[in-house]
Amino acid sequence: MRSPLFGGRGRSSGGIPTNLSHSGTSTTFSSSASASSHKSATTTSSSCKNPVKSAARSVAEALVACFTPPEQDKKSSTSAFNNDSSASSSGSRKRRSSNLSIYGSSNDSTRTKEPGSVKFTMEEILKATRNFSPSFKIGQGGFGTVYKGQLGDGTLVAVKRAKKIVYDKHLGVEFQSEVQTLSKVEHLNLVKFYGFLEHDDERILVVEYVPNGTLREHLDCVHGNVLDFASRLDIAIDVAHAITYLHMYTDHPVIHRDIKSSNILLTENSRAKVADFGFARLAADSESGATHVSTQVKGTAGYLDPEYLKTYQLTEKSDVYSFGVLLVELVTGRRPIEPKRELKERITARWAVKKFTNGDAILVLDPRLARSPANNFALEKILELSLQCLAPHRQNRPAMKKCAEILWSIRKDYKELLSTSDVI
Ligand SMILES: Nc1ncnc2c1ncn2[C@@H]1O[C@H](COP(=O)(O)OP(=O)(O)OP(=O)(O)O)[C@@H](O)[C@H]1O
Repeated sequence: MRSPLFGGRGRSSGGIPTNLSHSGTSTTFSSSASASSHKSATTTSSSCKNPVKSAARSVAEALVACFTPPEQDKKSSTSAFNNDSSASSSGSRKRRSSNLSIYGSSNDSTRTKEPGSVKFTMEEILKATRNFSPSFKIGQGGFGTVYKGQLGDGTLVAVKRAKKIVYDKHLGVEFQSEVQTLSKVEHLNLVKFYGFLEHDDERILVVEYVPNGTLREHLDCVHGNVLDFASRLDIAIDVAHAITYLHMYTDHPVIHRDIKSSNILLTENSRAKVADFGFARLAADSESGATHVSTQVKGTAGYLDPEYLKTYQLTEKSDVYSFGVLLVELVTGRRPIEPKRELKERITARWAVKKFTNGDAILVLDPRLARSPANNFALEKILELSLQCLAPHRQNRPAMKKCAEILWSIRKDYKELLSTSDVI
């Protein structure tokens, strides 16, 4: 069903570049270069039904079950594991801050430096991660290794330990950037910052642990179940809210610079939290007259704003572009670049927008999702919005706040359609 409000047919597919690779040393390729070809599902069932992945999931679940730090107080460990991170957030943060003040009173290096920014001691970090035990390792990224940990007060955290090479090459500035940025933001849909450690060669960030994996993992069905359309819409809204918050942060707007599905972490209730401010930079202060920040190109191939690539001028609209790529990813389930597909389908956003403008949006819907009136409606509306976000010139892209409003309205209409339809 095509919405009468839609009017997308016959539009130009815009300036989505056919070659999004970038040879700059600072561009990361994590999503694309490692992308295996997307495996189309032939079922609309809510289960991924992939025996290999189911086995992997069982192993992962067994590992998680073994993961509770053995020497912690059982009660606090259990409640921490069972709590949804969003539910426990503010109370736990307050407790954490007050505990840190207590720790800080005994040692200058642990004293709270400024609101929201807390220094940890190496002792605390080692205790939380059991000396960086390999069994506590939960991930590896461009920044370094990520460990799950538990603080003295029971708070579960992700401990991000910078690679030495990262520190040598970039991290002097990068680390300060991440710390400064993280310490100033607090939003339900942003991963919370608990503190940091700078000690000799070590650069460590301690952030909120978000228990349910990345959005990319969910789109790949790594966790077993297919993410339904309603959840994808909720996630898009959560992310739009998080970025709106960053962009509209009154004193110093923040540009995330690396919005992508592997930087979106999900809570147990499938609510999204945007992570990884390693590349974030404070945006230009509009009062100073500057309109952009001119800087080294950073980001992830497939999500990069072509205008930023051309001019090196970074604005909030670069995040809007990446968000447009993310929207396409959410509705198609595909990665932004799929090198193993035939040429015209390799750049997912380009392929999806072309199908949409030709009136064939339905052909790009993630085959794991049902073709219902509500899903078809929301698919078209989301593709229409992503087309705007992907406009080649930034002045033609909507502000992130506008994106959030449009998505709210899509969700409202989607729910109304759902209530008049049996098929989800
Ligand atoms: N706060 C967190 N809570 C739970 N898991 C996390 C958290 N932060 C990171 N992880 C896990 O660690 C992995 C690596 O995260 P990291 O942010 O270092 O790199 P990345 O975003 O995957 O890659 P890149 O460096 O290219 O951005 C994530 O994919 C995720 O599985």
